[in-house]
Amino acid sequence: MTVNSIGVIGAGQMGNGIAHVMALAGYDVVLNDISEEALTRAVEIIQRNMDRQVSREKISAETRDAAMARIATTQELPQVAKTDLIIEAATENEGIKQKIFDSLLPHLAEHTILTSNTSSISITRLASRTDRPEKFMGFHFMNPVPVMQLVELIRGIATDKETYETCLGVVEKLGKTAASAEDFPAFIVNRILMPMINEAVYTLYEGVGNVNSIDQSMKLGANHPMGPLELADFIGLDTCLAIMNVLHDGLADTKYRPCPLLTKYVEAGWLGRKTQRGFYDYRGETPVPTR
Ligand SMILES: CC(=O)CC(=O)SCCNC(=O)CCNC(=O)[C@H](O)C(C)(C)COP(=O)(O)OP(=O)(O)OC[C@H]1O[C@@H](n2cnc3c(N)ncnc32)[C@H](O)[C@@H]1OP(=O)(O)O
Ligand SMILES: NC(=O)C1=CN([C@@H]2O[C@H](COP(=O)(O)OP(=O)(O)OC[C@H]3O[C@@H](n4cnc5c(N)ncnc54)[C@H](OP(=O)(O)O)[C@@H]3O)[C@@H](O)[C@H]2O)C=CC1
Repeated sequence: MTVNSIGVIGAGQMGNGIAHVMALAGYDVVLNDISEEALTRAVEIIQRNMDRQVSREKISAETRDAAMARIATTQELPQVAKTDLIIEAATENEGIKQKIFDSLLPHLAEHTILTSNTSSISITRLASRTDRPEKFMGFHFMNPVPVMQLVELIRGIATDKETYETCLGVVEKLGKTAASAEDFPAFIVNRILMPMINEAVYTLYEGVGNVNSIDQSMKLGANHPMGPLELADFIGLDTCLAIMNVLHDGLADTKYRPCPLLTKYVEAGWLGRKTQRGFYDYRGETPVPTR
């Protein structure tokens, strides 16, 4: 199937990155969010990130302008429904995602492929509640989307070959690399990454190290580009906790229990960079550890 237009639902950090790379690859993009403010902010961020790409001579000013012109925004879900491929990138909460798919269904074009950028939730379960489980799959980008090379492609039990091949073709057009993952909780990247982040929070909780020493240890001692607590703040602590809960519930193994300190940060609304406070406080000029 030929894909010309992409619908992106949720204009947070992932949604704006997905819209960015899709528009640069030549797709017409319809970006949706419930919040007008989120849409305005997303377009500003995309513009800023493309401006930086122009200033570093990664793309030309003409390419940027053409890509920006291909991005439309809307708060109306039915306007997304006629695109060829929809990528749902709203908050990591099954109830929210479920409601979005329920609202989309009556308006969908027959040929439209539905996908979710979920970090962890069962693709088979999300698909089973739609009218097209064979045209449904996981399309999982990594953060920051314009920079990270990988996209995990996850087939639900019913996903057909054409849907998979169409999504693979889109990944290739983006110049990214696809990894195929089976549909089990948190797939590949987060099955491995998130327990490490959770363990870093336990290390902090138990006083084995403080925020600085834990992050420095993993940056300088294991050559990770970001320390695990810095990375958790970057991903969003609400998202990290949601993924740990999916692993814990889905695999029924206590080794995945979320650290109580992670829960406490989320309960405080300290979600990381997006709320300006998490394991670091970002409100000043340089990030300051909160423990
Ligand atoms: C939770 C999930 O479901 C799955 C996930 O996504 S897990 C998270 C996966 N992501 C990671 O692990 C990221 C780990 N961190 C890194 O790789 C790096 O720190 C980083 C790429 C984010 C930044 O790299 P850096 O060298 O420290 O910074 P910097 O030199 O400023 O940036 C490198 C490039 O990325 C670009 N960049 C950085 N952050 C960006 C952002 N948020 N959006 C767009 N571009 C960005 C910069 O413009 C720069 O581009 P050029 O090469 O053209 O100059
Ligand atoms: N953060 C990461 O590193 C990664 C995240 N993901 C996944 O991507 C998805 C989005 O994550 P991320 O971008 O970080 O989250 P954010 O919190 O940055 O953004 C989520 C956006 O979705 C919006 N939203 C909530 N409900 C709806 C709805 N009903 N309709 C439309 N938009 C809605 C939110 O609006 P409001 O703020 O008003 O609630 C917000 O703007 C999640 O499934 C996450 O697991 C995947 C890979 C990496």
